[in-house]
Amino acid sequence: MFRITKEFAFSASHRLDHLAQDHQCARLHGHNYIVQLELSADVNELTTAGFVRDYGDLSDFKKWIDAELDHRHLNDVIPDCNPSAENMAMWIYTVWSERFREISAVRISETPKTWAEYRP
Ligand SMILES: Nc1nc2c(c(=O)[nH]1)N=C([C@H](O)[C@H](O)COP(=O)(O)OP(=O)(O)OP(=O)(O)O)CN2
Ligand SMILES: [Zn+2]
Repeated sequence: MFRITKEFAFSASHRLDHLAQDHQCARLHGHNYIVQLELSADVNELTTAGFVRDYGDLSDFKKWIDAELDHRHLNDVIPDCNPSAENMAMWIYTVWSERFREISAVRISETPKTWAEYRP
């Protein structure tokens, strides 16, 4: 089994619901997010070039991040969803695994110390 990852970045604001009123994340704030897409394939599924998938094929994902998420307010962007890192990772997986069937996990970092991963 091979696993490859490519990393993307965007900046956005959010506010988390369903937290105690005095929780810092219940207030409007922002992060410099990092998104990692992980793609997997078996040995016999590699392309003739030896790729799980050409990293360059993910340029449309970068365009989507720039157009849909960068410098946006995530509570307005993701329908009916509290934009925690966990929920965002699952949402991105759901939207993009239809396009790239090799996607096996999505990881989101909100701060230099935190990572959330969705891996169905
Ligand atoms: N499991 C989760 N916990 C938290 C999330 C989340 O998405 N999933 N989100 C937040 C906040 O949005 C934000 O990420 C703050 O995180 P936190 O690490 O608590 O913030 P700090 O950088 O201020 O933490 P330090 O203690 O200063 O390192 C909160 N929790
Ligand atoms: Zn936050």
